[in-house]
Amino acid sequence: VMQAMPTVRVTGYDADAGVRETADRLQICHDVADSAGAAVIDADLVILCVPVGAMGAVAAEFAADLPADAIVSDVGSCKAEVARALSAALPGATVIPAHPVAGTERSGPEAGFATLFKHRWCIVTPPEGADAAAVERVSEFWRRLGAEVETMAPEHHDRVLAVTSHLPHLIAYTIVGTASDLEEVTQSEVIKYSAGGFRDFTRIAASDPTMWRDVFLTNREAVLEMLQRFSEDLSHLQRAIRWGDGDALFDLFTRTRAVRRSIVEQGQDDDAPDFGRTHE
Ligand SMILES: NC(=O)C1=CN([C@@H]2O[C@H](COP(=O)(O)OP(=O)(O)OC[C@H]3O[C@@H](n4cnc5c(N)ncnc54)[C@H](O)[C@@H]3O)[C@@H](O)[C@H]2O)C=CC1
Ligand SMILES: O=C(O)C(=O)Cc1ccc(O)cc1
Repeated sequence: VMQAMPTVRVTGYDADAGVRETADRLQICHDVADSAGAAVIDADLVILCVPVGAMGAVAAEFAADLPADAIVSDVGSCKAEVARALSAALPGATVIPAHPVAGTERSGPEAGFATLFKHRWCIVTPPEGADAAAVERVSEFWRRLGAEVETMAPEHHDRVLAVTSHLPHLIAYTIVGTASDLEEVTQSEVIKYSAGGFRDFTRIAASDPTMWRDVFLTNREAVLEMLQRFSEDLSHLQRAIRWGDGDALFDLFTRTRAVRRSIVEQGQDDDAPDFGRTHE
């Protein structure tokens, strides 16, 4: 933010004193406040960057100090429930939730980098009847960081991200857990022979436990719905393997290869140096 918007004064706050110290040392912000209230006292825009399960409590902590004309936004990975928690904690405030769809398996202040949001999507999910000027200010904030902005209803966001992000993380957590529980395959064999497939899953499964616990508990309904569909499809594949139905396997794998190709054509190839971008 300090690089992209040099005239903006940035104040940060984190409940963890160690994180505040690191943020100060890395000069991520101009000032590091020592309470949530002190951090928002002169703010035009407040962006909450805490696990989704903590959003409501953090908002309640600074509610009394929030300027009447400030805009409150966040970066949470799921939106409908976060929007409810923020509005409940901040009655009368202008709340415009958002989700920059960009990140890595790493967390903490040292995991950030200036180009993180460049050519990535940021999904803004304004509540019904939201102030258009406020939506535009939040959108413009993300555009200045290099993101492309899309607006979406929060419930739709949560269903889309359940299948594109949350379920893949759940699958990665499962398979890495399954492999590490095997009695006849040693831990060192799992590491030694982790060819492409498993290795990619271990990166995702190294993501922050608090963050992802909160995502699954908060986006519960959409995740359970996608998980239901996923397990039906998995059973279908299981049956194809059991009955030697090669055509069923071949047809699915042909269809999925086409999905990958269309992602790569759009410049969203994860393996390309500029991975996951909205376009080249
Ligand atoms: N890591 C990623 O790739 C992405 C994360 N997100 C979302 O961003 C949010 C933050 O995630 P990260 O920055 O990755 O996590 P992080 O772990 O780097 O930062 C979260 C911070 O919140 C602080 N915190 C927790 N409870 C607090 C409280 N009550 N008051 C003040 N501070 C508190 C923690 O001390 C921690 O420093 C989450 O909601 C996550 O879903 C969104 C897009 C990508
Ligand atoms: O590390 C990865 O591959 C990610 O998927 C990062 C990520 C995690 C959570 C989000 O809400 C958005 C992006």
